[in-house]
Amino acid sequence: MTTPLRIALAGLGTVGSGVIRLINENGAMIAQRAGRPIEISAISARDRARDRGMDLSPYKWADDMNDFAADPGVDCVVEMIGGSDGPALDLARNSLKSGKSFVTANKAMIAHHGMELASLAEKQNLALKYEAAVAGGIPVIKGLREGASANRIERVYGILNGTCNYILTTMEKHGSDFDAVLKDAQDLGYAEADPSFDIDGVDAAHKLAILAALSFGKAVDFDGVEIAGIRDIVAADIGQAKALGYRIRLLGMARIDDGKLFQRVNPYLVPESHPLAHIDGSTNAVVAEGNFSGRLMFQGAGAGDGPTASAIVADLIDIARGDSGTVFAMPASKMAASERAESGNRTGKSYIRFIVADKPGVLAEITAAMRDAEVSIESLIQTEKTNEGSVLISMVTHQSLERDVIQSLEKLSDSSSLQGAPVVMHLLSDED
Ligand SMILES: NC(=O)C1=CN([C@@H]2O[C@H](COP(=O)(O)OP(=O)(O)OC[C@H]3O[C@@H](n4cnc5c(N)ncnc54)[C@H](O)[C@@H]3O)[C@@H](O)[C@H]2O)C=CC1
Ligand SMILES: N[C@@H](CC=O)C(=O)O
Ligand code: NA
Repeated sequence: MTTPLRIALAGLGTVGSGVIRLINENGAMIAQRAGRPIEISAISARDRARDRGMDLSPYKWADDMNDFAADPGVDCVVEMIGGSDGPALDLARNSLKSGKSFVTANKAMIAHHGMELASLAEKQNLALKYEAAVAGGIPVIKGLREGASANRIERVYGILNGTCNYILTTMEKHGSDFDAVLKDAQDLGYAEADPSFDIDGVDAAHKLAILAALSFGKAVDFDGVEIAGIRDIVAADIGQAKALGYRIRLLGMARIDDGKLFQRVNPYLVPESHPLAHIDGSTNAVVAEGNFSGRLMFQGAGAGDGPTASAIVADLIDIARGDSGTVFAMPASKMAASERAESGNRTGKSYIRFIVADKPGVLAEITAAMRDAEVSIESLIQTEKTNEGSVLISMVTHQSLERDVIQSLEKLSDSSSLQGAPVVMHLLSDED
């Protein structure tokens, strides 16, 4: 009789419930593939009484999930609570210190504490796995940690947040209102408990920092990610981008620039000819460029119960098969901190959109600020009246230093003509 891998589940929301459903439905096949069964031995969540639409009576309930760490009947703890610190981090530390392997869907925790937890796991040759944390069901952690591990990765980028992609593409296709689509994304289980993490780009930044560490062998550096989200994007921006032959996508972008680490999350104008322009809904896509593999693109469902559960249970199968040890693509002790590259030194075209008071001279004021900062305008796409009687002005710059674009906007920061901060998006090119 083979010994099962005995797991304890912390968190029974979208992801936790999905894991139970998957193990119940595919358990027999998984046992064959893993060489032994995966057995749920204990569960815990905040609210025991909540109806989760499934029978939880076969599983031992723990009011305090930290009991898992000391439970001799548990081999591996699975964390599906969320939050970079607090109970999730305590559980991770306690479990690893108690010799349990650990699986998590928590990108915030890995982005902030991944190096500490990886060292803790590696010192004891325990597994710490987080496939669900990046791009949901897409096996991108496995792809980079194992499949592409012979390559020097030149850059890694992609669509890393299902909620934002769902919002942008629904607005694009149906002209829907931002807040209504966000509500749909929440109802569908895509959004984080605090959806500002999604729409302000923080969730994508968590994932990007993890991908960069895996790809470049540098310590995870979440604080080094420049972050902008999609909160200020309006339907007119999507329309203007379309008129230019682009689609707006929130991208995470990481690369090594002259030996320094560049990491950015920002809405980009993606050319319609680029595969990322055709990634719709909550789908995620990650592109990694290896020096021998060439361009690899991983695509699939980035959020939701089924895809995320699929990633968690794949990690459990690996653990049942005996995979442990290196958490990223090289031992954590060898992953040095990287210097950060300055985005101001980068060159490219930018889309800039202003909302201004409808009065004479405003356009001249904007173009003068850009001229003074040596940013030349390739096209002034359109000016149109908003419902509030203001005017929306959008333009695309010629190739410019990003520092100069920022300087031009700083020159306008005290202008009484501007209503709100301008929106800046980069046009994606091969040089990004
Ligand atoms: N929903 C999705 O599509 C994806 C979610 N994730 C990650 O998975 C994790 C869980 O996400 P969801 O299942 O969507 O969240 P959820 O909000 O649906 O479920 C969270 C669960 O954790 C429990 N919980 C929260 N705080 C707790 C505490 N202090 N003590 C005990 N239990 C607590 C709640 O009772 C609930 O059962 C998060 O880290 C999230 O970022 C990762 C990939 C995709
Ligand atoms: N909130 C996240 C869920 C998966 O990580 C997203 O929308 O992508
Ligand atoms: Na994944």
